[in-house]
Amino acid sequence: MRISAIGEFALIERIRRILPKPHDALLGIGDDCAALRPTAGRDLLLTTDLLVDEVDFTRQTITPFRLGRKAMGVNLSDIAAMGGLPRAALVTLAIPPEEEIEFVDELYRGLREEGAQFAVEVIGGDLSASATLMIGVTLVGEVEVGKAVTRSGAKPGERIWVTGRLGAAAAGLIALKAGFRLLDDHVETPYEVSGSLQEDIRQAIERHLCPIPRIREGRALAQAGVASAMIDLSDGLASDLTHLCRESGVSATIREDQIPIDQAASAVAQRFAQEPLALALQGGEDFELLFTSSWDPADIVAMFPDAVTVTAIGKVWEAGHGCRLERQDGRAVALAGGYDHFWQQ
Ligand SMILES: Nc1ncnc2c1ncn2[C@@H]1O[C@H](COP(=O)(O)OP(=O)(O)OP(=O)(O)O)[C@@H](O)[C@H]1O
Ligand SMILES: Cc1ncc(C[n+]2csc(CCOP(=O)(O)O)c2C)c(N)n1
Ligand SMILES: [Mg+2]
Repeated sequence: MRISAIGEFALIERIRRILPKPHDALLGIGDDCAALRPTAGRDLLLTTDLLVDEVDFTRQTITPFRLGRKAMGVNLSDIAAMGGLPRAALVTLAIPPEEEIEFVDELYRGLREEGAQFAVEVIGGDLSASATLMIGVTLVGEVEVGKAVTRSGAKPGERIWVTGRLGAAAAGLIALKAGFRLLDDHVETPYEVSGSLQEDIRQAIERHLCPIPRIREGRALAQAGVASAMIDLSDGLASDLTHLCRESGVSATIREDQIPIDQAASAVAQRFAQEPLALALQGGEDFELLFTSSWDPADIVAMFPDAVTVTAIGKVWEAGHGCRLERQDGRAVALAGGYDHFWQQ
C-alpha cells in the first residue's frame, strides 16, 4: 500500500508501533516535543546529518533497512568523534506520497536496530512529502562536563592516529557503480569474478552501506584523556585531517607507508584500476576516528587489544606548511581532495 492511501497521521501511528516505547525519554512520540532529562555532570552533544537520494545513496543499491542503519550510523559516528555517549534521536523524513508504506517500516526497523546497538531510541521526528527521498537524523548525546574531545586541541609534537583500516567504503561504492549488489549477506555479480574477489567486494560494499560507529573507541580515548583532538572520517583522511589542523592552528605530516589501507579496498581498487591510497585519502565514508595524542604509542596500542586496530600515521607540526603526505621515496606533497557536496570539477 502507498503512503498516500493512509495519510500522515496513520503513518506516524505506524512508525510509533515499530519503535519501542522509550525507556530513557520523559516524552517520546505523540507530543509537540520529545523530552529528555539531562544527566547531572554531563554536557549535551548535538549533531545532525542528512542523507539525500541520488546524492548520499541510490535506491537501487541499498535496502530500506540498511538505509535506516546508515542514517543512524553516520550520526553515531559524530558523537563518537567527540568521545560522547549517544542518548536519543529525532528522525526527519521527506518522502514521495506514492512510496510503499512497507519501505517506511523497513527504514525505521533499520534506524531502531542500529540505535539499539548503542542504547539510542528514536523519540520523535517530522514528516513531509517530497519528490526526493531524504532522511535526516538528529542525535542528542552526552559527555562528562568539559571532556568533549574537539577538533581544536592538537599540539605540535603529538602523533596522529587512526582507528581501523581505510578505503573500504569508497571501494564498495566503486563496486556498486560497477553493478555489484549486496543481497542479504551475499554479492550479486554482473559478471563472473573469482571467489576471493567476490568476498573482498562483499566486505567493501558492507563497509559502504553499513558504517561501524566507533563509539566504544571514542569513549575510551576521551575517558582516559588520550586524545587531544579528534574527528571522524566522513569526507576522507586528506579532507578531515585538514579540518582538524585548521581548527587546531597546526600543520601535519602523515606517512604514506604508515596508512592502514583495508585489504578488501586494495583488492577492489586493483581490479577497477584505482589507486588504493587515493581511496583511503580522498574516498570518504570510512567513519573511523582520527585523533592526536602525546601519549606513548605502546600505551595507546595496549588500549585496543580487540579487533579494532589503531595506527600512528604521522605527526603534528607548528602552523605553516598545511597537511602533507610523505611519500615512500621521502618526497613530501600537499594533501588535497576529499568529498565536497558543492565542488564542481
Ligand atoms: N547548514 C548548516 N547550518 C549551520 N551549521 C552547519 C551547517 N552545516 C554544517 N554546519 C556546521 O559546520 C561544521 C562542520 O560540518 P560538517 O557537516 O562538515 O561536519 P562533519 O562532521 O565533518 O561532516 P558530516 O557529519 O556531514 O559527515 C559543524 O559544526 C556543523 O554543525
Ligand atoms: C550515490 C552516492 N554517490 C556518492 C557517494 C559518496 N558520498 C556521498 S556523501 C559522502 C561524504 C560524507 O557526506 P556528509 O559530509 O554529507 O556526511 C560521500 C563520500 C555516495 N555515498 N552515494
Ligand atoms: Mg564528523
